[in-house]
Amino acid sequence: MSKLLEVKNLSVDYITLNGAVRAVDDVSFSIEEEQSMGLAGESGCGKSTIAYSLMRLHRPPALIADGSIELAGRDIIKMKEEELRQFRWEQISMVFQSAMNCLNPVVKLDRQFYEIYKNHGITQNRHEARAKAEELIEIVGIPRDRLGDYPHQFSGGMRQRAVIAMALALKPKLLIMDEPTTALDTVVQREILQRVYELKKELKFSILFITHDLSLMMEFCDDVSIMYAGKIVEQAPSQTILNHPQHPYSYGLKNSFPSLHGDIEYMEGIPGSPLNMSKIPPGCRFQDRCFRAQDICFKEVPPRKHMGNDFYDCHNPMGTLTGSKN
Ligand SMILES: Nc1ncnc2c1ncn2[C@@H]1O[C@H](COP(=O)(O)OP(=O)(O)OP(=O)(O)O)[C@@H](O)[C@H]1O
Repeated sequence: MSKLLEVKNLSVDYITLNGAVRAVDDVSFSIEEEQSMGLAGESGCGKSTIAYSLMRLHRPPALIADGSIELAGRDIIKMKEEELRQFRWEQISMVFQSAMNCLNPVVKLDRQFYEIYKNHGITQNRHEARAKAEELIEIVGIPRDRLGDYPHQFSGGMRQRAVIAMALALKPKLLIMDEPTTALDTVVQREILQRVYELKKELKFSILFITHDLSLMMEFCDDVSIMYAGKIVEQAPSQTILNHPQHPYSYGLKNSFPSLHGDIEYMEGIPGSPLNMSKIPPGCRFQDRCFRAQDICFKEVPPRKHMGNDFYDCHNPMGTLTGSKN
């Protein structure tokens, strides 16, 4: 398999009245063709900022300060707006947080699909567009005969399925899902994600799945990147993060969620609150909340330790202490 997405040294600032706040700081990662990667971390760590930057949908006060984002060998940051309009949705598409509110409530679903196909030069023929849309909505679990309905006639789960079908309408190579199912109950959440992953196999696209729910992520993703305060602090296959996380933050995050088998006795949570991004201390960003912090953690930025494609940034990693709660 070859690399589909390669993000190198991406930094994104928010320009505020008090100066620039670096919300994403020198982040690098890649996603292979047909692979799914999860991006996890507490609220405010920069996950959505990365997602919007990948689509180049970030708006002021956000500013990409540095780095490159290559999808299928083309740098998204350098693209002209017109080129980008084609590229977006055809090559890379996104299901946003609370996406089900993105549907136009007063336009029937078939019309919304028709606009997508028309605007991207796929077809101007309404029958052809309808046939394509029928096939897609059926794949995500909406009966064909609901295509003529208005979105307000759908349940939350159906609206979310419709939005996912739209994101896949132009057969993109990469689907970004930013907390795609958070507003739905757990059973519907899993059902929809299972469908998306079946589709991924059928249509052969890659997924970047963003959530703060690590147990859901580990169930669905091949690899996981853990973000803390604008940085990726650990990256490894899901099973490694589940059984042997090295960064104490990954360990804490993992133990903040019930296990896949619903065993809640080891749930611990992480003390303290996320870092104020305008007050980054010297040394490790996780120092104040870390139960393994040593003197050096307050003085020196932790070096990156690589193990093949995996890495973590920590002075005093978990080593073999972690065990598995599963
Ligand atoms: N418009 C803005 N102006 C200034 N700072 C912002 C703005 N939007 C986001 N930020 C800051 O950027 C940082 C990253 O935010 P982002 O929304 O990317 O995090 P997130 O991990 O996606 O959080 P969540 O899970 O809550 O969506 C946060 O510290 C946030 O306060």
